[in-house]
Amino acid sequence: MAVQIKPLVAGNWKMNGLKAALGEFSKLCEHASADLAAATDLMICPPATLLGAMAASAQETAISVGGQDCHMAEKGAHTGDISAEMLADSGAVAVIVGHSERRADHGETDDTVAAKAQAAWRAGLGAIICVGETEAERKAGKAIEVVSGQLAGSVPVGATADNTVIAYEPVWAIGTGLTPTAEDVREMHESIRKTLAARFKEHGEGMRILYGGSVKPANAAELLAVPNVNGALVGGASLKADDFLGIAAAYG
Ligand SMILES: O=C[C@H](O)COP(=O)(O)O
Repeated sequence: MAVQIKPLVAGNWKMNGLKAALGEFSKLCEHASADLAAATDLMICPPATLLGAMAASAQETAISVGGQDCHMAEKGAHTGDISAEMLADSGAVAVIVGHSERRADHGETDDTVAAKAQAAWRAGLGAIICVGETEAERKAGKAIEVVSGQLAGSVPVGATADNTVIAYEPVWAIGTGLTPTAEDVREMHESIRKTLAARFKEHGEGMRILYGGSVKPANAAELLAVPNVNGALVGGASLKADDFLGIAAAYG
């Protein structure tokens, strides 16, 4: 029998949002119905500057908040960095690690990402571990090989269905309006599931695998209906409450 997995629709605000954006977030909290929350978990990962305020305003609502990155150390001389413990202290329940923008902009390797995932667990946070191929890698027919390698290197021993979410984000689909075909998504998510199940057994069977990359209300139903797609990691469309809820409505 197939494992029942509650989906997660998570919004990554990236480096967007001043205090004025708290109004849009409150609107989201207000409109996220109990029915929707029963069908899918809902999370927003804002810039760290808004995390505490958003966590406070999300209390008693269906929305949880997460961080976008963390340092692997608990504390210390790391100017400008934020530890997983600090995110937890601000009200986060999870943190994204290994987003392709971190891998590209900050030279993060699979080892770095794995250490950050372990830091997330140490602080009691879930780790949303991102993987995904570039356009050149897909064109070279290497997408599955690349993603399998990232999974092997970025997902540490100890990953469970409760402490880890995998987000598959083809780099070429992020912020471009381009998406893979449903068949390409199906093939990749099936490969990720098999890899996770082989390594983590029942935890791999139950781990959520999100799709990310140009998810919008208009394409959410098709993408989220693909087998082994257990939710979405949404960038641009998560900045507007109506769009984010429109995507989550694929499960409502
Ligand atoms: O983390 C989210 C992704 O990078 C997707 O961004 P996007 O929905 O703007 O394409």
